[in-house]
Amino acid sequence: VLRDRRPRNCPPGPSEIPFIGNMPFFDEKTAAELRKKYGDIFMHRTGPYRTVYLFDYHTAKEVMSRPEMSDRPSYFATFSLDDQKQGGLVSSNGVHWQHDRRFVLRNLRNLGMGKSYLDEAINIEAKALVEDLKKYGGEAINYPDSFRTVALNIIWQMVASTRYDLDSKEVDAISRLTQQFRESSSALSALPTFFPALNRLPKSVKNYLFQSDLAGKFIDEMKRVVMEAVDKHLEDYDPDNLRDLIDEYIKDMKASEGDEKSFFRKGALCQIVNDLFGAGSDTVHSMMKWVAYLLARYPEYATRMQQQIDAVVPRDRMVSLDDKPSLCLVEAFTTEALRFSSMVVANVQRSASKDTNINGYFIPKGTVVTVANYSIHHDPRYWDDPHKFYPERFLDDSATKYTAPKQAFFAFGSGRRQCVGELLARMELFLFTAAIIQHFDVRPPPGVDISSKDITTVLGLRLPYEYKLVYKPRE
Ligand code: HEM
Repeated sequence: VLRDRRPRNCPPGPSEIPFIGNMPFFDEKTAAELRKKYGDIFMHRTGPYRTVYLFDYHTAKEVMSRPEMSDRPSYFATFSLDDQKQGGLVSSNGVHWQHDRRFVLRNLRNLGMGKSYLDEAINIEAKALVEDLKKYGGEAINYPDSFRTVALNIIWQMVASTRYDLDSKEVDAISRLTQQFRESSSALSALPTFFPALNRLPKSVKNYLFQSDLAGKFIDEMKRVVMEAVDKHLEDYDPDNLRDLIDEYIKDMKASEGDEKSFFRKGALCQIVNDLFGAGSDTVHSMMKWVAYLLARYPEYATRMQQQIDAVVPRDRMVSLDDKPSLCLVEAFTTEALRFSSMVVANVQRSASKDTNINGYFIPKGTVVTVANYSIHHDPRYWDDPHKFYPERFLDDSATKYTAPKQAFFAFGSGRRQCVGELLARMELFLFTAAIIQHFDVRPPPGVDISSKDITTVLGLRLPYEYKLVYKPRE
């Protein structure tokens, strides 16, 4: 009990019960209340993990750039597909993470991330999306599944040369499992991660209390999709015809065969592929829901963007990245959607790899650190009228040029762990948003007020409320 005591001079926070902590369940509402009481930095504890929350932009920016704050917490590797639990990007640390991150960044760039030739692949998906939305003939629908498939198709073509049809049964099955997993997840289902002793409970009790069977099913399905793609690539591998990121990895794996110290291993490859599949599709899919919701909620912006598009792009041609300079409002709209939604409510957690300090407070090695993205994105110290949806904040004075956020913008994180897919995500958001605006008027069904409930929070993601919307083809 003495050794478990909270070390001196840590950030303030509620008092702790030894071994248990003070917050078995933690959500954004609790974070806001604790902030009111303790200020811009506080600490809470769940089981063995103490977490420091940061609400001040300047502190957060500086902390996220530090080498000793570049690790992820150890519990992230629990579900890693790597048998050695060391490879991949999202959950790995140290030299393994550096190696795999470098590999992924180099290959995403070589495969077109940030380059105009990816325009064409994204526009094939954008056209498919337009055709899919036309099918509904102006009927009110939930956010369509095609939002997921088009996002998945971009990253999955780069990684595994696979493109799914918009009515693919396989994507539908993954979608349904993800949905079930999300809906059944609660603060309770995360408890065994923080209190591993709970894993010793009988299976039926775990399934009842923590929905462990649904999480297991979801992980098994993801594993099956990833392993199938990797095994198929290993079978068909042709060194004279490298198709995608998996082939590039196999090339390096073969070149280092016999070298026991090599980081190129099948287990690490599986985890990289799993990370890109998850982080690269679910995020863009969820942001497209926000885009549709915001277009319906603020039709005046949709109309102004349509005017911008119509002035430079004939209706029979899709918008391309070359049109970006003339479509500053579309770019400003997507950046404001990222800020306003703050879909990733709190930044993906980091962990201190050694004893350190923040603003004079002692931070012991292993402390989890997270940044309150939503709060910083809505803090009047950094943003005028922060709760207003106002894309113009990202335009210059003449309203003719996009200006990137200068501070307090963490939609893609910051520092050494910053999102590797930001450029790709921005390309997709711009082109998919433009395609919808160019071809449809998105509106709430007659008589429905979509401003009364605007969000649902699921597994740390802020998503727009599931309103049915009308995608009315433009004359
Ligand atoms: C709108 C879309 C997206 C959003 C809002 C988003 C957001 C984020 C955030 C907040 C982080 C944590 C950064 C940090 O710790 O500072 C992250 C990490 C990551 N993202 Fe994204 N992301 C998006 C799209 C993508 C795409 C398209 C890819 C695929 C290439 C991707 C791959 C990753 C990976 C692999 C990481 C882990 C990086 C690491 O730990 O080194 N993301 N993302």
